Amino acid sequence: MTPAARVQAAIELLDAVIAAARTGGAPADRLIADYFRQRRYAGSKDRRAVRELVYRAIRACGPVPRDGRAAMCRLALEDAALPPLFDGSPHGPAPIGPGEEAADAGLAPAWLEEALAGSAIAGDEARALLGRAPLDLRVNRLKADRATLDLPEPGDVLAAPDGLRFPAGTAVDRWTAYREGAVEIQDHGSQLACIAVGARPGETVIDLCAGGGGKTLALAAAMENRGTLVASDTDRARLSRLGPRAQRAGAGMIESVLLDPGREAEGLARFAGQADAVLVDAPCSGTGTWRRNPEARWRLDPAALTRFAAVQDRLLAIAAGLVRPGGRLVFVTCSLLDAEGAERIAAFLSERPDWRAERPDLPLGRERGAGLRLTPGHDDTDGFFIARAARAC
Ligand SMILES: C[S@@+](CC[C@H](N)C(=O)[O-])C[C@H]1O[C@@H](n2cnc3c(N)ncnc32)[C@H](O)[C@@H]1O
Repeated sequence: MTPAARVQAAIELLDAVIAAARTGGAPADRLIADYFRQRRYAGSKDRRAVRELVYRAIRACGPVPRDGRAAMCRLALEDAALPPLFDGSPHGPAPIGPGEEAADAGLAPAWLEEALAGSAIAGDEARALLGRAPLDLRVNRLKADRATLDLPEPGDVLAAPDGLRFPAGTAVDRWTAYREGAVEIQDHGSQLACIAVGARPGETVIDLCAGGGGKTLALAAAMENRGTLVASDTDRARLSRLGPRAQRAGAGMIESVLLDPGREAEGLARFAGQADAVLVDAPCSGTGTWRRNPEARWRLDPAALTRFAAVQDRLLAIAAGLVRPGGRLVFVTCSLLDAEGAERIAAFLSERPDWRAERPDLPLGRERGAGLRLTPGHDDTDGFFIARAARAC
């Protein structure tokens, strides 16, 4: 592909990304993979270059752009190498017209930028949300030890006891240690959220919103494969990914429970009042994960945020019913909005005098309300809110 053809391909892909953001369609990564599956003539360098252009353009635009061309024109205002590639060549984009409007720059749609500022995410903290995430690994204690594990590259040692950091794009999935389950890909913040659960061998622990089990596997390692560890979720497809991952990781203790939406407590009735710990890694807006999914900021609206908060309240109430007297609950969202963090745990505690907040003992993060917040700007992790509450004995 010529450089101009790469720009045109990126514009077409941006059109698809924008349409999907408006309609709740597939994420950008999937759209890019599908696009190239149908265009086998594109080599690996073309794919990398187009992908890079798409993501740079997404990051450059704040509000949802009118179309892919407007998004690329925005990037062209920031990168002098781009305007000459709008050259009208057979596979390239038409020249940029005089007065042609570029999409608006910015952090996010205005309402969302305001909501973040209201949650003390502005300036450098806000800009860091759109940086590039490194690649973090968690060494799986069930199979290896960080101090002695021999990897093709050394990696930087992280504050989480099993964490290692590598440059973005490191092909760890080709490493023997990865294939054999000695390491898992897991953001440092996510590893710290699991540590906040304080899961110990022999306990009964429920990962209420387990998804594909990223955090469940970390809990199994902390529990040394001993005790009861339940991974539940309402999404069959996500939960079904856990089985093979658990097998690879040697985490034989996990029991998966598919929940009926609206009847979650019934699905877990045998654990009512029994669990030592329940992790609520709740569905949320994902404002803390924009480094990986920058187009996620175009998928949100205020109504969606209100719905997330209501689901989080519901899940917290369900979790509370599972915890034994003296047990604990850990509430986690990958959001930096107080509406999905400090305000949720405050509402939970205000209605339950028999529960009290406990500050998670973590090496990173800053206090936010009754919990703790990790941010890309301060902690170089994905953004997380993490709160821990204990039930009276
Ligand atoms: C943030 S994701 C969890 C990610 C997962 N814990 C991990 O570490 O990979 C939130 C999950 O909550 C699940 N979920 C949504 N509504 C739920 C409900 N009512 N009960 C249980 N899980 C629910 C979603 O299907 C999704 O997998």
